[in-house]
Amino acid sequence: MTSEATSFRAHHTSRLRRSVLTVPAINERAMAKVGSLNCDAVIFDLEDSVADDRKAEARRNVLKFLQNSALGPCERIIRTNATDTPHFREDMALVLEVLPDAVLLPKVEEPVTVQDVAEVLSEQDAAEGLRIWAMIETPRGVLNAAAIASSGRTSDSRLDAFVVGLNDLRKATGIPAAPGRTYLVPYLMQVVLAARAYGLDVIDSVSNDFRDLEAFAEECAQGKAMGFDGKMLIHPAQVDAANCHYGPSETAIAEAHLVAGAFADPAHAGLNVINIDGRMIERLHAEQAARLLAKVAQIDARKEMS
Ligand SMILES: CC(C)(COP(=O)(O)OP(=O)(O)OC[C@H]1O[C@@H](n2cnc3c(N)ncnc32)[C@H](O)[C@@H]1OP(=O)(O)O)[C@@H](O)C(=O)NCCC(=O)NCCSC(=O)C[C@H](O)C(=O)O
Ligand SMILES: [Mg+2]
Repeated sequence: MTSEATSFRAHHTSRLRRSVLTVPAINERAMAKVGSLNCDAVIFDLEDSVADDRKAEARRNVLKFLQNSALGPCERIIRTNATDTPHFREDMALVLEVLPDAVLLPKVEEPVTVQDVAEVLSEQDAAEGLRIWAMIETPRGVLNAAAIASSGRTSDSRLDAFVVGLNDLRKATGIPAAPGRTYLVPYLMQVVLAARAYGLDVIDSVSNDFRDLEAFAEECAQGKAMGFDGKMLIHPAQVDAANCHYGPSETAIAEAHLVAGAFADPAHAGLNVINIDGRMIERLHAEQAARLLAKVAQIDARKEMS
């Protein structure tokens, strides 16, 4: 394996991104609330939740909010309008002024979109650590997900995460919203695989019905089983459930301790395969266990801070 490939894979899931809450940048009341919520990331949306004639107001709100509010360990992300819209230039000017943790590009369909934005960011020294997230939410975006993900190689590895947008994808494909997301699962899996191939995080789509927490829990469990790192959220009521479902379970934590402990045992030094209670455990499982325990440490540290 090349060192480049190793670093791409190692990069995956180094941040906690269980709960990624979006807030319309014209809703100052909701924006004022985000600091009190236990979400891992907040997206300040300048795109679809903001009417065309209120884009300037939305930008002013984000500027004021991010200049005056600390969000602790929570990642701050600005979702711009699409790069081919008349709003994008001013959206990017805002991004370069406030320097959030990441810029989220909607409706990405081609690698060049990410590369162009990466180039703009690389011209600004102050934007050195600023990451790019891409929404995959159109048929072409899904079909090109692997190519878009691989564009991270040629864009300073700024591309950090995919976020799936099922509202747009359902609109474009005609697939209706339905429990289980049966006909959307192949598309979702394609996006997860593309993200994994290039070491990106991948965030599941929003659930619109924010009052039905039972259905939401089922969708979180499904998303986690599909390999997503977290979920995009639209309402504070969804934060705790997302943190719970996308955080490691007690069973997974106990198993990780068991596996890590077994491989740390000097009796197993030099062995790549061992027997734990009648199961074959390989060293790769120890690597997975270490990653999970690192996440547990992050979650514990987060709890101590709040
Ligand atoms: C969906 C909502 C419009 C509902 O808002 P509201 O009617 O205010 O709900 P509640 O009365 O239940 O709210 C209770 C309190 O919580 C605050 N609130 C609500 N939503 C948020 C939020 N997202 N972040 C922070 N705080 C929030 C309310 O202000 C109330 O506070 P208080 O009065 O002080 O008690 C609304 O939830 C909403 O606008 N959600 C986000 C919508 C959004 O961002 N949409 C764009 C992104 S979705 C997307 O990207 C789809 C994707 O592109 C795709 O294609 O699928
Ligand atoms: Mg969308």
